[in-house]
Amino acid sequence: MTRVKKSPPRWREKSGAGVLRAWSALSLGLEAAPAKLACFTLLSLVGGALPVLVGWLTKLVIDRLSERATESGLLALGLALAVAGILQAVLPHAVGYLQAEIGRDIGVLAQGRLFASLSRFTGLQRFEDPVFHDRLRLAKQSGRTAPFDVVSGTLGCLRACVTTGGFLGSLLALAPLMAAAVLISSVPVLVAELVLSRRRARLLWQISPRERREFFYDQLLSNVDAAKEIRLFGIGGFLMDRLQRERREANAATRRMDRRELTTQSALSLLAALVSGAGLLWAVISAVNGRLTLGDVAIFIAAVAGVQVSTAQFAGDFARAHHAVTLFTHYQAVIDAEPDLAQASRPHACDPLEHSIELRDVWFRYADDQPWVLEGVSLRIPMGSSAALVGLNGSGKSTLVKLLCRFYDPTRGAIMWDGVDIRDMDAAQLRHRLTAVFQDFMHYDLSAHENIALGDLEHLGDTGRVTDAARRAGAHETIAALPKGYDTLVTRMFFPDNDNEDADSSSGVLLSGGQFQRLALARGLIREGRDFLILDEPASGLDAQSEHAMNRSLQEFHHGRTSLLISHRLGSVREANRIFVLSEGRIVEEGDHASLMASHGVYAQLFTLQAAGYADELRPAAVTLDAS
Ligand SMILES: Nc1ncnc2c1ncn2[C@@H]1O[C@H](COP(=O)(O)OP(=O)(O)OP(=O)(O)O)[C@@H](O)[C@H]1O
Repeated sequence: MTRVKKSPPRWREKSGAGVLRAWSALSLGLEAAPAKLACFTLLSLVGGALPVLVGWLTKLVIDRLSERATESGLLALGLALAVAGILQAVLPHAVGYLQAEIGRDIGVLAQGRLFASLSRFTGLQRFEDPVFHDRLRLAKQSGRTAPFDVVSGTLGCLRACVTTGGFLGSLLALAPLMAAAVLISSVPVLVAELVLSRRRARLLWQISPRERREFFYDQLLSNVDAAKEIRLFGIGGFLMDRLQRERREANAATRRMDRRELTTQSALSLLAALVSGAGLLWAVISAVNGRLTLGDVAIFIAAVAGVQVSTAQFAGDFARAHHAVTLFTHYQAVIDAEPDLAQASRPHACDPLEHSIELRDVWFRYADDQPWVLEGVSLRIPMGSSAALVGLNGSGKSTLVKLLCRFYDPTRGAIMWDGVDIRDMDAAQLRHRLTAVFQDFMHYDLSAHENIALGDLEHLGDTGRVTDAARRAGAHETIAALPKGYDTLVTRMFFPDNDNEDADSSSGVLLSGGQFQRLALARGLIREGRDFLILDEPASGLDAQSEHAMNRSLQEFHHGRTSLLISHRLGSVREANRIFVLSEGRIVEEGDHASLMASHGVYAQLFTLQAAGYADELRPAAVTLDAS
């Protein structure tokens, strides 16, 4: 079976890619709101022509007034001027409304595309990559704004071209030299805006690690889970200093950019003012000499100002579109990124397990520059048997679980499902055959029912199934006693019905750590009929009585199922058909409880140590009992 080789993400710019990206951004806009965009285009072009029309109408009115023309002609001109003025006043509001509408439509489409593309990353590696996080943050931002900025920037340029063209024509007729001077003075504006926009986009990318760290401290300082330690250890000030340091550093970088913009733009505005001042002087002298009429002077002044304003607008819009296209790189990069796990070109079906799951000489490290976590692990779990994995902290147990769920692929070696390498299977199909409870389980800010049913969405409304899973996990009594039973929100983060201000906020409750762990277990157990059950420390937060009850319930549930249990509490693994002892990434012992105890190895030492801890406490009690 051939596999498509996974390649590193393409973060670098390719030459000519800008035009393609601009087109992608434009097509996203066209797809999201074609009719609104058509209206927006029309209104933008009318908006571009209006200043020229108003300029000419003003000139005609002034000329007629100075010629003392008939009242009816003047009235028509005045009326036209009034209509153009009204349009000029109203258009920006209509354009603004359309702009917001188009922005909203593009936002929804871009967000959907972005998150759909994230689901192509079936593993976890991308989410642990800081560069990817920066890219994703900018992709979310640019996906929402860039397509519209490209569209509106392009239309802005078009509108500015219409205005500039109209006024330049007027200037050419009156003073060709002045037209050339105004045009030439606008070239540096355009170049400067382009350079600045490129720098602005680069700056955003450069400060993104700082902003990510700032976000981290920000979340930490406002997170209820962190609040206990922050208050107890008095580290709020320390964290706030770090938060502010990141902000100050980011601000320093943006300030440098702002200053550069300030000096460049001020110098260019000065140049524009000098050109228009010289033009004004020439126009006044020409009017005094009788070479220009009063109307000519009026249209001249309007034309010089109009050309300068619209070329500056052109430069600004062009820079905005250019900046948006540059930022859109991040959106496009996330959308186009290769899947993080190798994908078989013709995946092998993941059939129900018939024989065994097997790790063959599996080596794994999280990245090339990281140490090995697993160093040649080989183990076999026959179908229908219960296996257990024990080992010290950091020996690689949870890593092995993540490999079994195919969140990562082994660096070397293979994991076989009935003799088929799981890399040759579709990851989603494989996961459909598994169920798992992770050591770092999730707690969803939803109802108790949903917290369990999320384990098997096909049965979201199946109350009986949810209750059964809760019973097996020992969570039923707790949930049933909640104010609204299974419908109780197990969070204080959201009010019921979200936006309903009158909702009774007291109906959301928080559970204890152990109770949340039972919900997580129920979420894993609701996935009935799966071929392989993985439990990574499912009882770490339970009291002794609950753990005992859960062990018994799980033993019943395990019976005849293929399962892997990881636990530091060796009392709960002793019933497993086969126990594997993992030490520093290697399986150092395996066998059932009795044989491992008889071999007096690592397992026996650990078990004896744990048992002795309890026995020491029990002995005096036993003596006391005997004595009585
Ligand atoms: N996402 C990760 N990126 C890099 N290193 C990791 C990652 N997750 C775990 N590690 C490293 O892998 C090693 C094994 O971790 P793992 O969580 O598999 O151990 P464990 O046996 O489950 O430990 P514990 O008993 O404490 O749960 C550790 O040294 C840890 O630092």
